[in-house]
Amino acid sequence: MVQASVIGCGNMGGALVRGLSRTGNHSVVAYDVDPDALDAVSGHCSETTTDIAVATEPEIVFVAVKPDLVADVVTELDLSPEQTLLSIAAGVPTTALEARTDATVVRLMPNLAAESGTMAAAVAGAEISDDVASLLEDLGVFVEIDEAQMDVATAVNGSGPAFVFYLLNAMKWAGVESGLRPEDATVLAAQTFKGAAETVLQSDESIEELIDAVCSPKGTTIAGMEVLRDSSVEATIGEAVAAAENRSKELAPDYDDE
Ligand SMILES: NC(=O)C1=CN([C@@H]2O[C@H](COP(=O)(O)OP(=O)(O)OC[C@H]3O[C@@H](n4cnc5c(N)ncnc54)[C@H](OP(=O)(O)O)[C@@H]3O)[C@@H](O)[C@H]2O)C=CC1
Ligand SMILES: O=C(O)[C@@H]1CCC=N1
Repeated sequence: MVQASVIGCGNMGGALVRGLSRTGNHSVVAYDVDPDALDAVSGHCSETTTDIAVATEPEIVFVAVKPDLVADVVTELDLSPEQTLLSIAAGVPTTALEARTDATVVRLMPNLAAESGTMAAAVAGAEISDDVASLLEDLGVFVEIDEAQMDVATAVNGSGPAFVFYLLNAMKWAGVESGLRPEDATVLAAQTFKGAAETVLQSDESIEELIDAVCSPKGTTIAGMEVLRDSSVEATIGEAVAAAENRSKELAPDYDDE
């Protein structure tokens, strides 16, 4: 059992708390300055606390506050070199946090699916210990990348769920417009995204080959794919990823002189 804490239990920190506690494999302490945020996770962790000394006891400390607060929060934490600090703040470089703590610093870009154990995460910074790997594997899947790639990873897998929700919603409402009940359209669209994602992860075929496999000759899918290929959807998705990546880069300059 790994001892961990989460400092900042809002949308993402709360998902981490619930995801880490889900398996029962770990002891998780939740800390926040907002009592409502702590209430929301109180049934999903070993302990909630408003005492920062308690939150900094575990060997692994996740800091899940907003990027503009993370440097000040980390400065206030009394952590030792034996501890690992995982920062999930978009745009905030590892070096800025290493200058403010004695703990080993790992930069993590998780996503909201941590709550259900299906997170896609990118990590950079210090080498990943077995205990950190054990926590991340219970939350989902992680890849180790160069820190220079963190801004684009933030766009693809950190912001990515919002982009996918948007596309899924468009598919759902197209179904509703043509007569499906909203609850049925939600299930059909969501399960289709889930199944398509699982197929990509499990298949040896390329995504283009998988598209071809759905396209029966002279069938329905070809008719729809022609519309997509003639549209600017692919370029627009690229622009959305680039905008999120650029925003992540914009968050960094405050720390450039560290
Ligand atoms: N949302 C997401 O899907 C993802 C977010 N992230 C990163 O996660 C971080 C948090 O984002 P998000 O969860 O969306 O933000 P939220 O605002 O939902 O959560 C932040 C929480 O931290 C609390 N907080 C503020 N100050 C402190 C403090 N000094 N000590 C402890 N807790 C504090 C906030 O309380 P209060 O509301 O009272 O200020 C709030 O409950 C950001 O750095 C973001 O870049 C990364 C990946 C995905
Ligand atoms: O929107 C944000 O800034 C955070 C980081 C990635 C996802 N949410």
